[in-house]
Amino acid sequence: MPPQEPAPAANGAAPAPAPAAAAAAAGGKRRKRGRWAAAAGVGALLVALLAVAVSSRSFPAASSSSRGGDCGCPGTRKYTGMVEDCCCDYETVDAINEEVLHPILQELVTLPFFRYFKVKLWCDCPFWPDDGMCRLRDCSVCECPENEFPEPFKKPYSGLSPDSMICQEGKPQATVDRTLDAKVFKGWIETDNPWTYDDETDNAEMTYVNLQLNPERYTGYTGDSARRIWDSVYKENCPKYPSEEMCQEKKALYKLISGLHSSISVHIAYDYLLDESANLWGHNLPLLYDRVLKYPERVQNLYFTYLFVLRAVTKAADYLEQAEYNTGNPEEDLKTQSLVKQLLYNPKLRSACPLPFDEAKLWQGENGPELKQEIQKQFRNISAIMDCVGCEKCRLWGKLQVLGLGTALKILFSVDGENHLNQSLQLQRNEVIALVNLLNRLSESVNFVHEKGPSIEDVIKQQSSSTVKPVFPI
Ligand SMILES: Cc1cc2nc3c(=O)[nH]c(=O)nc-3n(C[C@H](O)[C@H](O)[C@H](O)COP(=O)(O)OP(=O)(O)OC[C@H]3O[C@@H](n4cnc5c(N)ncnc54)[C@H](O)[C@@H]3O)c2cc1C
Repeated sequence: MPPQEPAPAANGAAPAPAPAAAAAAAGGKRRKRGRWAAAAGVGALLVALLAVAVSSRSFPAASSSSRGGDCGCPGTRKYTGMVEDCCCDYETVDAINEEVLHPILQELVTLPFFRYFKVKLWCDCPFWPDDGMCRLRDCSVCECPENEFPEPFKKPYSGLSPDSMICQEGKPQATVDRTLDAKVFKGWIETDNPWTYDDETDNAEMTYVNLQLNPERYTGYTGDSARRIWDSVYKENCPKYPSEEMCQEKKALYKLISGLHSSISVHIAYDYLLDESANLWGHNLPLLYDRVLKYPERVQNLYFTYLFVLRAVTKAADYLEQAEYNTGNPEEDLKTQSLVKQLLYNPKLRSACPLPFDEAKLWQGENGPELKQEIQKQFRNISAIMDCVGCEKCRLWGKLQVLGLGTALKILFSVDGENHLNQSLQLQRNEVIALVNLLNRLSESVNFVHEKGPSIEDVIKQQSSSTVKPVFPI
């Protein structure tokens, strides 16, 4: 079902501040194979200096007293209590994210297994002509040369290694019973995800991208093209704004999309081109406020999405623990395995937030199965719309994160409950890469919102009590 033409947005956020100068037009060249340096060393240093200067000039560091309000009294957090429809509160999410998940994820995504993503970047939009509106070279994706990505990634997984037969010395009775292992260890097979549109089978159009070289950040993709994508995505999940009568399941899908949208906006604000002529990158706090913080619902949906994806990861713990993280770099692969275990079985996480989201509450009504089919179809359409994103780098991250969400939905809703999970769950390598990278992106967003939110709100409060319009120092 193709999405319809977009309607005007009902609650438009303020547009982003215009960059200082016109950019070299590199947008709209979807098939271009450019390789761009992420940021020059000097530029990065300036960005860091500016970021520190900006935050110390007008935004006090997020300390317990600044979070407590003007008088320094504790306990005036804006977001408190249970995250709606989840089983974990804001305070706990912030604490476990900061102490446990964020550090583990940050390291995990730099390792070879998680840094290469297989993607078809130049797919044609099935709904309307490509109208790439990207103005910056940062819109282009830097792809990996053939010899860079891990050798084992080039071959499909083909069962247990020949070594395991040699070691049995031909005696079948000496064979360790691998029934459980064989069931749990699915390897990295080609398997369909009913929640996503892409044909996941390997083919010549797929290319590997080093995600570390292609950070999600400001690209200059904006205007009608970007607006049309978001409007179409929300329209798939009609009506755009959830109402009281909307069933829980549709509300959950809306919140997942809105939470992802918030996270993308947070990343744009986190890594923004402040001065194009000087190639100066840094935080754009007014943008963070205008697009996300000003709308509490968007912050709530970000936390919801984070907990939803976290639940999927922990639910698939047994599977993920035993999966193969082989990239041909023994040292780094061992580290990957160890970090995955730390992520899945962290005692602090398990005791503070044992069930981040309770998926068993969904699809309980008498028309549950039909509803699931309907929502699955809607999500597949959303996944297809990602091929229409007119900026290569945005498309890369859009596709990765929608696949990550589709993988979370598959883990939570495409198997028959907890007990049978290991028997029927099959994930592709790319799905696992997408899932973990999505969780990392959400974790970064939660971290940044938690860190900057209270001080930005303080500035807004102080400035709005005077007659002067709030002024941000960027
Ligand atoms: C898949 C995808 C990936 C993108 N990735 C990047 C990127 O990496 N870098 C980059 O610079 N740009 C990216 N963009 C563009 C970016 O998201 C914005 O569309 C663009 O910056 C213009 O912003 P805007 O202020 O017009 O509002 P938009 O973010 O385009 O929002 C459009 C409308 O949606 C509603 N809305 C906004 N946020 C939410 C929310 N959280 N929940 C519910 N409703 C909401 C509001 O009504 C708003 O007016 C991407 C766009 C898409 C579709």
